[in-house]
Amino acid sequence: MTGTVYQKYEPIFFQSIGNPFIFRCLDGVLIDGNDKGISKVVYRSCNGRDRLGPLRMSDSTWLTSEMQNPLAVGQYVNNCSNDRPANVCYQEFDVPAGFPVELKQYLPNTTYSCAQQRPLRCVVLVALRDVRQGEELFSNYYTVVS
Ligand SMILES: C[S@@+](CC[C@H](N)C(=O)[O-])C[C@H]1O[C@@H](n2cnc3c(N)ncnc32)[C@H](O)[C@@H]1O
Repeated sequence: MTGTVYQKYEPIFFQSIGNPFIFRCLDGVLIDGNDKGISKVVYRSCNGRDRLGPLRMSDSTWLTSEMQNPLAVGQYVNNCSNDRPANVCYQEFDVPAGFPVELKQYLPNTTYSCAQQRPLRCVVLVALRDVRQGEELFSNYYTVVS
């Protein structure tokens, strides 16, 4: 999932109103992948905040209408049904400390707060079968992990 990463205690109330793009991780971390409205403003702000010299620490091209970043497709995944079974599932992933800094500009996630240094939470899509070009992506929105 693309978007702004919120710790459990960080304020997301206004961003969450009528927002179907919020992904909840197992530990309660929330990722807001909405590319419109206040969610977009917050993401852009965090994306502009975090830099190392000329390098940005996250990608913001997914907020535009042109798809440029193949790592930013999670927000397009629809919910599966009996007729249209899941062809992808989610895997939560914390970006390791040694991740190359020059590659961070391609990660479509940013942290809401920069006060605490935590690994950046990402959620990657894992194909459950071969997925052809142009095929619609489906996951199970209501996966219960026990
Ligand atoms: C995370 S978005 C998925 C991407 C969305 N379809 C889009 O084009 O931006 C979630 C929203 O997509 C729609 N959606 C998801 N699964 C769907 C399905 N199986 N059939 C119809 N609409 C669906 C619902 O409106 C839902 O609130």
